[in-house]
Amino acid sequence: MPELRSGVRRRGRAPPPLVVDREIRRPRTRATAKKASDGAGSPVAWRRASVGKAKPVAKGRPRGRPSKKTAAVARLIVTEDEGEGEGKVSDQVKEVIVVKEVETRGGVAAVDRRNLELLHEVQGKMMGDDSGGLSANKAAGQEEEGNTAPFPEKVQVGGSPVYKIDRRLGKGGFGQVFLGRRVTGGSDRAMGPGALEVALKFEHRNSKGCTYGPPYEWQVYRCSFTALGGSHGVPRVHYKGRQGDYYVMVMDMLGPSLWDAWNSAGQAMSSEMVACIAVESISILEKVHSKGYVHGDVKPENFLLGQPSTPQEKRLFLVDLGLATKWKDAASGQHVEYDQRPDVFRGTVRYASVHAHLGRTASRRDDLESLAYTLIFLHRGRLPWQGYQGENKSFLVCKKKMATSPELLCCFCPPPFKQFLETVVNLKYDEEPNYSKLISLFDELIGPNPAIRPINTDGALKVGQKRGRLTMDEEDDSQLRKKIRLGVPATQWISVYNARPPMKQRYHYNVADSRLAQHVERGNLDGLLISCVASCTNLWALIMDAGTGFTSQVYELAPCFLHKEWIMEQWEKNYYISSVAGANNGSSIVVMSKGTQYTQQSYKVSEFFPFKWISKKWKEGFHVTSMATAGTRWGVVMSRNAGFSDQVVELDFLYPSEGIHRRWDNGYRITSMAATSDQAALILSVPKRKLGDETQETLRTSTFPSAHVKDKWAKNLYLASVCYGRTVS
Ligand SMILES: Nc1ncnc2c1ncn2[C@@H]1O[C@H](COP(=O)(O)OP(=O)(O)OP(=O)(O)O)[C@@H](O)[C@H]1O
Repeated sequence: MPELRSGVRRRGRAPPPLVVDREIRRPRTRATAKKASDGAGSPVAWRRASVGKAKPVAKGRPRGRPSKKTAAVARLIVTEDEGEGEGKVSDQVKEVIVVKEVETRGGVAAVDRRNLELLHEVQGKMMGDDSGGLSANKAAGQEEEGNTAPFPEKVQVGGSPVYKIDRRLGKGGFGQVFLGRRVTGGSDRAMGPGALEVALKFEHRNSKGCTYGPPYEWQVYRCSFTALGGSHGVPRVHYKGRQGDYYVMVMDMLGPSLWDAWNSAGQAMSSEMVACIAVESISILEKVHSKGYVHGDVKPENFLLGQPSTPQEKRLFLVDLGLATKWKDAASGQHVEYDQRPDVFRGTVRYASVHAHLGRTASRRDDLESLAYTLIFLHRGRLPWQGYQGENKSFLVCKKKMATSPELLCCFCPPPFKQFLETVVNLKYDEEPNYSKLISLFDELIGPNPAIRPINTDGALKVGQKRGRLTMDEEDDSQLRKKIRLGVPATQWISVYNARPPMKQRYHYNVADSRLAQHVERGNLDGLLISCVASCTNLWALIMDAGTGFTSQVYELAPCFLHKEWIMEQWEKNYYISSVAGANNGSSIVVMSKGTQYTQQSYKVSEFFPFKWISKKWKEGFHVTSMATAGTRWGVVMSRNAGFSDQVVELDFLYPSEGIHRRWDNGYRITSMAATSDQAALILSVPKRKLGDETQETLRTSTFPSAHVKDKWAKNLYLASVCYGRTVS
């Protein structure tokens, strides 16, 4: 059974089409060098920045390996370029962790292959947000519409009565739902297997959801809901089967969706109505979650009321389990393993959780975050991220979601909305939501008499009976809990320290272009080579070590990001890129070294974090070995034979604290990082050779962490990587 999200390198799946912006691959031979430079995608798209100021400070001067004698010199040598005045502000120390033990990786997501494929199909298909919030998977259905066979006039599947197809009730990405009128057999009840009217959900056998047979949604119903005789808030499926070209599911006929009701109510619902929806929908989600599933596409269109003029008319139902995924492994009972694949998006852009935007494995918190946006939308009538269009819409919407504080988002809503939002966005990946407490937040907004509430809250009342059991301890715990997402966005230095045997290390920061060469030369004379470069406000930071293992090194400061011709020249001389940095003004430093273990190298410059390219390269045996940003652009270098057995990405609009901790627990260590003013990306890898001391620590500081570095040195922790950009304080 394939893994849904465990591990990192996805094998056995064709990568999505890649538009290569700029990719240069280290040619194996001189003959192939020409070919590579002429190859599709690289030189054509590659725009060289103005070279008017091209003034390589030092170039092509290989350095020898530092002598043992020099390396033995005390390592506390610090030079600070024009930085002394600025280093005084008290730095905020964050994220210190010492990891000594490596745990083996835990449970694996047990997900059906069709589910996996389905998720892959929908990835990256983000739809027009002003459409009312279409699911990512709707794109597929709309493309396919022209190919579908005509619908039959009558349906009889899986021993059902015969139904005559009437008007269309709705249409989604995979399916179309019709009213079916019973023409034979059955009873006269409004709902149930013999009902006169049913909803018939059709999916064409060639639709993307049916690649491996019946729709995946059937399995979710079969496994969790129908088998248990239906579930609170989820419509019953009475029959299913294939007729002609269609898979048909016979379900209880329901009424209008919350989207319809919101439109009928003048595109804004009263706080009492939304509070009733809140308590009932939280209890429905609790039920869905209790079956081990995350719904994955919570939005107004997927909540349906019962049929008008029936006893069900004020009841709420959640439909469309086509994007449901398991949060709990059925066999082991464990939470599925955490992962992040920034190129995978599922759900509906408008209501998706930030974690879903960032491609993190879905868990219970994501449904609740989508529900928070749904409730605020129903009450306010609009969400601040509506209206974005274009290819990078999901990026912009996610950025806006992160930038909109709960205060601002809920400024026109009663206080429970903000409390609900704050609670759910701060849930940890595998944390069990306190559904009773979430429901109780809305108590004050709903009328005391359940009989006259606009929405039937029976289900929530049942959950509410448990509310009395909330103890003070529980309340206190939740207040003391560390917040996952909230925090003030900040632009900071992120520095990473690794445990190493004693060695000489030196750092410089606030280095102007004109002073770079003298620092490098002095370092070289002292037996040091560059291990890391970074940039902040167009000034450079430089880390030089006696323990790089490189035998010689060249570097170039160029006015462009990155200087392809020079890199190609050095590749020809068997140098490999060992570190890169880019400045906001577009200039860059590329450091290339001999003595690395790399056998082939490739790099890409891209306007967005190039996860698709990275995952394609992973499949070819490359791993990310250095990264940089210049303004909003990313430069990623990948090498073959990098000494890693596995690699993952953590990408966030704030700082991926939770992800880093989870990866650390699973044996990954940060090996590269870079940040723009919007996003920080960290690459974490599992080394092939087990490290003697696996301690790794990170700091986030408002100024260059000069004092901290010295503290770390005293503990034999050395700067391994440093960058400046988006974090959270
Ligand atoms: N049981 C039902 N009774 C009445 N109408 C229904 C029922 N189930 C679905 N519908 C209508 O059909 C629409 C599409 O259904 P559904 O969301 O299940 O399809 P889908 O193809 O899976 O959609 P999506 O693209 O959101 O994944 C719903 O929004 C709703 O309007």
